[in-house]
Amino acid sequence: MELFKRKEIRKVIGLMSGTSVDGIDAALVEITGDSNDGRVKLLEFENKPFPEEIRAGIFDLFDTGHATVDKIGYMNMLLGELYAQAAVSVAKKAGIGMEEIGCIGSHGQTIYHHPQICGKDGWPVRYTVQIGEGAVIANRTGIPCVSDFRVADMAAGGQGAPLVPFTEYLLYRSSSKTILLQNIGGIGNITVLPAGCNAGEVYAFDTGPGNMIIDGLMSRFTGGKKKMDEGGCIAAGGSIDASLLKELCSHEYFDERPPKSTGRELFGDIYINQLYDRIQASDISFEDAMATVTDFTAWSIEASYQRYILPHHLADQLLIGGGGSYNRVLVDRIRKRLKQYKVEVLLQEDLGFNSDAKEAVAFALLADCTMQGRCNTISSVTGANRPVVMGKISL
Ligand SMILES: Nc1ncnc2c1ncn2[C@@H]1O[C@H](COP(=O)(O)OP(=O)(O)OP(=O)(O)O)[C@@H](O)[C@H]1O
Ligand SMILES: CC(=O)N[C@H]1[C@@H]2OC[C@@H](O2)[C@@H](O)[C@@H]1O[C@H](C)C(=O)O
Repeated sequence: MELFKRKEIRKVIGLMSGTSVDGIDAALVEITGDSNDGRVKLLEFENKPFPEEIRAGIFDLFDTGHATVDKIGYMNMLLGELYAQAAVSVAKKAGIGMEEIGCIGSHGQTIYHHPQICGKDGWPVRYTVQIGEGAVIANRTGIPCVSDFRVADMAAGGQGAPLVPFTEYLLYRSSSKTILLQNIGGIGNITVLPAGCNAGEVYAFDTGPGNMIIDGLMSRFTGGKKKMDEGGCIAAGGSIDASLLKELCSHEYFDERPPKSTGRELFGDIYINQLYDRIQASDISFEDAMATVTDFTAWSIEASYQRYILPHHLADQLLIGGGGSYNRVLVDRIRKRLKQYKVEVLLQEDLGFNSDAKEAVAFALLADCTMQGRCNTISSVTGANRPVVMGKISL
């Protein structure tokens, strides 16, 4: 099925705002030839931080007690406006007119993700909610917009996440090396590209919290003044509290086998508030707490490798992307923990890629597939019963 006639060279904009709610990433890419052969060039990238009141409004929607229908409806349209502005702005920065853009792929903002089958009222369903209205983006920019990707995979029995591995398979696979791609955003997720793999051999899953707990504790300890541990500076001044670390590592999510995905529902405010109370009650210092939760993220990556990957594949390289790659202490802890397995740890930048742009580039590529009516999922990754064409097109 071909929905739109494919031009040989297409300029596409990808938009992403992730679980850390730091802002909107916009990537303008040029795709040449078949979207399945991976010729993608990043022309421009821009990050637009969310205005503080909008960030707070999004956080409000993570709390199911506060997320009323009127607030969700309002934020859906408002985010559509902000995404449209981000698309226009990245094209302007690149010096490219909107009329040259073939389509926009917009992930939207996840406000709820429930990948497990839930049997409420006897109906076995999974559900996931991404907002940021595609119709608004298409209307303001005059460009077709593909949005709301995840539900199509869920409709086919999948987790609706992670979706980026499809594009990682296209862009990073190697005939001689087994490569692991570790994204450290709010949540951490890993993709395994075995040497010489075909698409059906790729697997991926969420490793657990990425920066979510680091950011959450920073915010609690500083009364909201600091939203992240920049460069890992606070963690660098502390020591790991072994007993707290052991408790954190006992969370049942880490015992679940892939395919699996997670989000703020497990590691969001409720979790962070309980953890903060526990830290305060046991007199663990700010610095030691930060060192411990930073190592916890590194541990979750090591445990994911040791439990679910190593039995099947010996990895040659782990490539780290996402905002967590700027936390030097975190990267250092991951390097130390993976040394025993002889896995080379590199950053996206070491290979000439942009750590921040990766997910936005992925949604440009996914949208390009949608516009051609091509399947853009790997069902072995999400656990779906078949690959599907994800995304809804607003013309
Ligand atoms: N200079 C820095 N030092 C330390 N941490 C940083 C730095 N820059 C970004 N980060 C961390 O990265 C986070 C943002 O990462 P990213 O944009 O990859 O997440 P996301 O895309 O929102 O999340 P996800 O991939 O889970 O959807 C910030 O919230 C912060 O914790
Ligand atoms: C439901 C949801 O938004 N999940 C995100 C989140 O952030 C990281 C991880 O958890 C991953 O599963 C996913 O995002 C990326 C873009 C993905 O689907 O590959």
